[in-house]
Amino acid sequence: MPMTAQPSSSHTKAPSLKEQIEWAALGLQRVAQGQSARDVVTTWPTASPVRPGAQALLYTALRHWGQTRAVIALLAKKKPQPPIDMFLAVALTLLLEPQGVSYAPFTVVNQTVEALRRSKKWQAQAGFVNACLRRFLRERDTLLSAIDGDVAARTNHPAWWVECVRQDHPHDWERILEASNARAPLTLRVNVARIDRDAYLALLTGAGVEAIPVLEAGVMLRKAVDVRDLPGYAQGWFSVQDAAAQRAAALLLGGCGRSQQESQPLLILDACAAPGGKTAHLLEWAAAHQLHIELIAMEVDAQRASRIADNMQRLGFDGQLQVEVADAANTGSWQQPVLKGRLLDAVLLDAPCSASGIVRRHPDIRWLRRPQDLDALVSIQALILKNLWALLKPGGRLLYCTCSIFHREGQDQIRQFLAQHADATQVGELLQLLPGGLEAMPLVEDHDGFFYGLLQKAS
Ligand SMILES: C[S@@+](CC[C@H](N)C(=O)[O-])C[C@H]1O[C@@H](n2cnc3c(N)ncnc32)[C@H](O)[C@@H]1O
Repeated sequence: MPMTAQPSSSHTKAPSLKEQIEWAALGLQRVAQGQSARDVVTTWPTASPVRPGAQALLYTALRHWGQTRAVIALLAKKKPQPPIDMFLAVALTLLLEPQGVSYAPFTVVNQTVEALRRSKKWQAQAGFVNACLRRFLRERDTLLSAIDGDVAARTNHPAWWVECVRQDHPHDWERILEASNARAPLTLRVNVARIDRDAYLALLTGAGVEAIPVLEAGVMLRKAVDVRDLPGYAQGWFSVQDAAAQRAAALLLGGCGRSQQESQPLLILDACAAPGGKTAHLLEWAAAHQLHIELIAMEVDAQRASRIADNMQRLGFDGQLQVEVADAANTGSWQQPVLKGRLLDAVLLDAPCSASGIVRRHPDIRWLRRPQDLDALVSIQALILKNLWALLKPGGRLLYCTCSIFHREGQDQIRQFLAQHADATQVGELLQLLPGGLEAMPLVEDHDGFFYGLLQKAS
């Protein structure tokens, strides 16, 4: 990856807008080079006062990147060199964003120009950027109507992505894209092995945090806060988890207890487990429902697998599961050492996917993915599903899920699997949840896009 300029900061006084613009523009450049926004932000100094504002600005710029790119193409005869194009994109975001912190347009222009003048490398371009932004302010309506026919500009998603959403959701595609550009609520899952959900809600109310109960163990906050400031963070009383993802534990374990013999725990594999959100939920759900389980959490990426252990420690589940770094698709390499001749009672397969259901939380995903990534993901999902199926006991259950709204990764995947496996039956309906709770009967008032398909093996 090419070296990219790092933002500069004095750190001694309140952050100025020009610093935030500079950080966000250089961050956007790194996303353009293929890095995730989260990774970019992780490299910024945690203690810097510039960081929160710059992060919000980077994420907002990603939500406007279709529109700002199209406007830049109209404003500049020749494509501006990076990172000048990114400074323009960030400044235009500030001029376009209706709900953001509002700065007077002249402040945005001046601060962008000032940000460029801070560096010898960019100062020669300050006049050009100034002229572009001032022209945008003069001709805003004309420029915006000139790009209205450009689908990527209008929806702020790449054209191929829009086409996938339109094909799969012909009636809702525009609302889905709009919801994918909105901000997501902060939802927690209370660790009911530690504290009752209603008792936790009362604690939140006492702390002045407005929240509503969702599903069996969730609470949705009315306003985003720093979760480290909430009651019980260090004690592991909750995890951050969207409501859509909070369906997994009950769907998989809800039907598993009936055949359980007292002495024998159910052997359960969480096959793609890091960072362990659903792993912990399986343990919490089992504890709350007196279900005796033996849980194996598997993850192919060793670094991500270490986060499972960290999370389990915070939540108080240390020593209550086995973490394995292994490739769930390559069952031959771990079946004997991990399962020791046993078959599984249940499998949670939270498969690697496009993440098309959670782009409102990760606005960079749509720009980072390529259409060919989808083909590769669909193939690996099918392979993991097929190979894990062979390790399931007769009568055992497998819950397949993805945080995707693309049918190829959801309903098509399950239908194809059922067509190829005579010993598999579908349990209940396939559940396609849409971002913003746009499905006909929403799970809760707001949640991410998600897919669930529950399968049972013939006895
Ligand atoms: C959707 S995330 C899982 C999220 C997790 N279940 C949770 O709720 O916190 C998918 C995970 O699968 C892992 N993964 C991808 N391919 C895998 C494979 N072949 N075997 C095991 N893990 C895999 C990824 O590294 C990623 O951590």
